[in-house]
Amino acid sequence: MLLKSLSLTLVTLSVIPLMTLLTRLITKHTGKLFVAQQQTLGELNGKIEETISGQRVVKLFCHEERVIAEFEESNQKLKKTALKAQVLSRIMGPSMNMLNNLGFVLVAGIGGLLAIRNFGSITIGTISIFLNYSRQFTRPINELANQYNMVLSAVAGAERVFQVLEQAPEPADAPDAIDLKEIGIKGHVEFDHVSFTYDDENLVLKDFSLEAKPGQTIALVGPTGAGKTTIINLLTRFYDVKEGSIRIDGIDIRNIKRNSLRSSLGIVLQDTYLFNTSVRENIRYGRLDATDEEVEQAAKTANAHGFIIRLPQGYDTILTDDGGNLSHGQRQLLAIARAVLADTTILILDEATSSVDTRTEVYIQRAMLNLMKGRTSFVIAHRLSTIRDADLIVVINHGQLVEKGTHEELLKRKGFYYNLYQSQFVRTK
Ligand SMILES: Nc1ncnc2c1ncn2[C@@H]1O[C@H](COP(=O)(O)OP(=O)(O)OP(=O)(O)O)[C@@H](O)[C@H]1O
Repeated sequence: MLLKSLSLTLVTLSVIPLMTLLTRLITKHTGKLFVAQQQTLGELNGKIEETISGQRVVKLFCHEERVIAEFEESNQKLKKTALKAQVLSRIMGPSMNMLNNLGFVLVAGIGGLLAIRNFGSITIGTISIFLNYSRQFTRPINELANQYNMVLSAVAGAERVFQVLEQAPEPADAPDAIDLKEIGIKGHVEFDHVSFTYDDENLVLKDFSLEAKPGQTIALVGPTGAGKTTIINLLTRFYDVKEGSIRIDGIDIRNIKRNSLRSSLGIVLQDTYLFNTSVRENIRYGRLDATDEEVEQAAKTANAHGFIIRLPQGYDTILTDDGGNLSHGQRQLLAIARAVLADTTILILDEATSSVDTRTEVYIQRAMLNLMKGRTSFVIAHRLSTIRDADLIVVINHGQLVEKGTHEELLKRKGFYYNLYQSQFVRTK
């Protein structure tokens, strides 16, 4: 090129800085817009998911119109951002073509002038060669610029995926962590001067100590936000203590394999998750290798057998929509049956008798008593009657243990528990 004509070489190359500048200018904006588009799309999807799962609440509070308006708003926001991103990114192709054509015009125009003025030094053939060079040269740049836009759009999507993937997983177990299944446990649980904070600022548990001897039932009582669920979260190691330690049979739970710790804990939560499969398989979830007889035995122990055999297909009845075809009490009985089948040494019963009628509560209480026999149990119950017979009642307020003792001892003391008990706003979870 240079040997043929220095001036035409410079003219051919002159559009490249312009192309680079234009690419940078456009992609600077499209990059941001693609990220914003992904964020808005995420927000919209989150809203849809939330509205569908909470549709009953929406209907009960007659908030349909507000929800539709919010959806419309998010949708418009996405449309606006997406439109901006797409329009700007689509400008790239035509703008590059325009610069290409400008390059041709410059080569042809300046080449023509040079040919007329210095007749003989530049021929029509040379101009035609440079036009060809110009096309060959700018086409790949043009392509690259367009591809760069697509890459930016893909990167914006990938960034969102990596945000999820990069969330720290639970730390791995120490290589010498103990497997409780191998050694077997008695169920002696100790909280030793435990302190904990979720946000490194506010202490949710302060110097909390508690001992549960094997087979004992410990009731956790206290007003809302006192820290009862946090105690369970620490025992299950969804979080680790900040200070102090929790020990099972003398072993710090941080030195126990997480899976073996969790499979030693039977948990009955207020909100039981039921799978879209048969009643039998839902109970079997407590221990996957249990036989049909063992499943039925567990259901009998949990007082669930009676209602199960009255279902259209008995144990083979398929549960719909997270157990939507069962009552709240029936769902809890299935959760208890699961825990019976899991046959763990330590039990955690969280608000297991709330939101059911008194008759069902009696059923559930009997089932719970059957389940708790011989196991170390932590009960966070909604009604004091559930925990009256507990070996130890632990009263927590603002993350601190304020009182402990049996029901009678605590009533005699006429302290915090007594007041809770007297109050009609008693809240034992
Ligand atoms: N994931 C969390 N992140 C930050 N703070 C939390 C979290 N979970 C609970 N908290 C705070 O910790 C405190 C104790 O909450 P916790 O759920 O243990 O109380 P609780 O006694 O179980 O209450 P309730 O009876 O209402 O369930 C509360 O102030 C709560 O706001």
